[in-house]
Amino acid sequence: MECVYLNKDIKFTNNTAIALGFFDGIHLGHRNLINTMKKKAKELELDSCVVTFDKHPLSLAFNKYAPKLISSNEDKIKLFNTLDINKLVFLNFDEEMMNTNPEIFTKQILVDQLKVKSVIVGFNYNFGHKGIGTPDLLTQLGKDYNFDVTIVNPYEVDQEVVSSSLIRNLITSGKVDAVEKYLGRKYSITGKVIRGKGLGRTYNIPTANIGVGSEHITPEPGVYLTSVIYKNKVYDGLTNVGYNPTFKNHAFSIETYIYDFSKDIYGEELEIIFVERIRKEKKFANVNELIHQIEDDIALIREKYL
Ligand SMILES: Cc1cc2nc3c(=O)[nH]c(=O)nc-3n(C[C@H](O)[C@H](O)[C@H](O)COP(=O)(O)O)c2cc1C
Ligand SMILES: Nc1ncnc2c1ncn2[C@@H]1O[C@H](COP(=O)(O)OP(=O)(O)OP(=O)(O)O)[C@@H](O)[C@H]1O
Repeated sequence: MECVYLNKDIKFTNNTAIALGFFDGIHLGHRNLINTMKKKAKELELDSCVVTFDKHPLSLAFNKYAPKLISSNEDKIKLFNTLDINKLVFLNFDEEMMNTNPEIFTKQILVDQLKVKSVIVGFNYNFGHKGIGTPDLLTQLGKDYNFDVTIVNPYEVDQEVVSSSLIRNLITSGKVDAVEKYLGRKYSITGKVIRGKGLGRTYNIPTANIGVGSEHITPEPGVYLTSVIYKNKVYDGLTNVGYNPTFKNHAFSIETYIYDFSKDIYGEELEIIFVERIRKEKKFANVNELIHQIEDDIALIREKYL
């Protein structure tokens, strides 16, 4: 797969079939749409292509309404790489893009630069200035500019339309065990191990804290059963997400006790896969009570699951 950050000088040589959207998470609805696009590409002998933005459109004009994201651009590149498509195109979402009307977007970017012959979008796709472009308008523009348009019906699981927002709501309400049936995999966060306060080590419960960008979604504070991927090996983990309320003014952290593991991994990359929430985060009267609770959590999980 070729990854293209589009600028005005780039013009494709091959004709393309294009799936359009933001694709946060690359959930089962997205995968279904991308399969439709790949079939079209094959049938019409076109390059298969996903076109998305480098940042969420709301982050430019209405940052406070912009959602925290399930996948970073890096995650997206990794995931699309497994889907056997020819090209992933990131459009730079800037002021100019935000103010481009749907017809100009279609003509200048899709037709002239990306040489589109087939566009595939979902039933609820919006595009162009203030999102005024609809699938019906795209169909009309397709007649004017000679490309076909496929509008994909809502993809549902258990009578629920799969969407990035639905999955984000499950994550932020701690229901991580319900994510997989919509996302097609468990929810995970990848980050580098950073230094915490080092308190865990002093009472013999070492934990790996991972650093996560502020634009990334995180689960509701609590203690989670997790799987930890370190250097392609899977370990069991118990992860605390939150503000460690037993301590005053503790910063938000994601820290994991890794079972049967004792390496120094500061600076190294971990993927934390969230399996299920075990309990909410609690404020304890003193550190001793906290330590007892964490020791009980660790023992209970070993007994019940490992
Ligand atoms: C399994 C587990 C459960 C935890 N539960 C809580 C909790 O309920 N309340 C709390 O204040 N801190 C909780 N913590 C966080 C501890 O306060 C934290 O490990 C300790 O402050 C060390 O922090 P540090 O990484 O900044 O050194 C938990 C940690 C782990 C590993
Ligand atoms: N369940 C679905 N069924 C069919 N098409 C979908 C589905 N979910 C998304 N799409 C389509 O996939 C493309 C990318 O989706 P996009 O990320 O923009 O929407 P989304 O998953 O509904 O996210 P959000 O919940 O943030 O609106 C769009 O063309 C969209 O219409």
